[in-house]
Amino acid sequence: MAKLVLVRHGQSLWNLQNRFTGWTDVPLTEKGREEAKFAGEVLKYSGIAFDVAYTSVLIRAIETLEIILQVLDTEIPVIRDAALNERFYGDLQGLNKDRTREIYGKEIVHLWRRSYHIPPHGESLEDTANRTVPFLKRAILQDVTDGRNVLVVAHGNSLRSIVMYLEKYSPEEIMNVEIPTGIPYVYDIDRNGKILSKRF
Ligand SMILES: O=C(O)[C@H](O)COP(=O)(O)O
Repeated sequence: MAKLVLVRHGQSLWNLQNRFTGWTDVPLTEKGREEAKFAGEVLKYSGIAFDVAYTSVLIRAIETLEIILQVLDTEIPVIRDAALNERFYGDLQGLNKDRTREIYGKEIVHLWRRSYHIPPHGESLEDTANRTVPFLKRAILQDVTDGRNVLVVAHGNSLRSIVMYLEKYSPEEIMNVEIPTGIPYVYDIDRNGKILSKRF
């Protein structure tokens, strides 16, 4: 059995400003760095010894992972891959989320943000899953089923697509899943890839 731990990056500048971010490469805020430290402390307390870490190629996730690894005081291989990037939010990137609701209406903006099939002027969650899940299977879960403890630091929607796959959620169920910043999700997974337990 090994552990798969998922962490969403700490608060970014555009999270603070309530703007659609997607692939825009914005840094963490001071609060975001504190959240990353907190995630590191929680993981240190849990005593998990990680063997490898994965993250996206976006600075908010890379920095969050660096802070966690500093707190854990460990040097492990880090694999950065664009497959773990946030969903591409297309024309919405840069727009304020409240302003977008005023312009287009609350219902459609909610569908853009949380539905599985409807693309928000960019990638739908399904499009995002079509790049995250193959990477999850061929790299991350391969490590876990080989017995390695794996830490993944990624993004709200790239992690929603991964959690949807792991938990076998339906498109309806995934609509209600929110991933908070800086809170580790810990899965115990056996050598056949079966989830034995999970805790947040
Ligand atoms: O890209 C973004 O704006 C956020 O990381 C996630 O946004 P959402 O919660 O609006 O999907």
